[in-house]
Amino acid sequence: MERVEEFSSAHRLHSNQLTDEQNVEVFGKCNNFHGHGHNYVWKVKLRGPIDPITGMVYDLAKLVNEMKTILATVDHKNLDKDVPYFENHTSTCENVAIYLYNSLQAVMSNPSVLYKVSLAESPKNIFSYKGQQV
Ligand SMILES: Nc1nc2c(c(=O)[nH]1)N=C([C@H](O)[C@H](O)COP(=O)(O)OP(=O)(O)OP(=O)(O)O)CN2
Ligand SMILES: [Zn+2]
Repeated sequence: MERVEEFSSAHRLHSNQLTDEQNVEVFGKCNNFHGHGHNYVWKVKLRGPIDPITGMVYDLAKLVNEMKTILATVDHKNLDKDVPYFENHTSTCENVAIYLYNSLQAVMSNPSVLYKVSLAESPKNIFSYKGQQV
């Protein structure tokens, strides 16, 4: 099963492990000092057995509430300034997808069915994450 939510955030691609010159060289326009924004599309895919009593893999209403608690940390925020995780992680879509996956996994009542998170920062740029492959 899947659920899709959207959020808008500002960010700047900048690594504190690079010099200012190196940041411009690596990130180009995305390193502009005052940053830029995206309307992100966040897709969560769950996979698991159907409960014989409820007929559900997972209670969708519960998932929506759990996703909304994570959305509250990023929607209409500056990822680099408002979300502590990005103090030492560059706010690439890869890292935002990992942040969303790990944050959702931590609040789900049954995280074992969390299969994959996909994040689109534009219609052309989509990144997916399935959690740490152990
Ligand atoms: N590996 C990654 N590369 C880049 C990322 C990223 O998250 N991971 N992100 C960016 C910037 O966020 C940039 O803002 C991406 O937006 P943009 O280039 O405008 O998006 P499009 O590719 O859709 O724009 P077009 O110019 O229409 O192709 C850059 N790199
Ligand atoms: Zn960007």
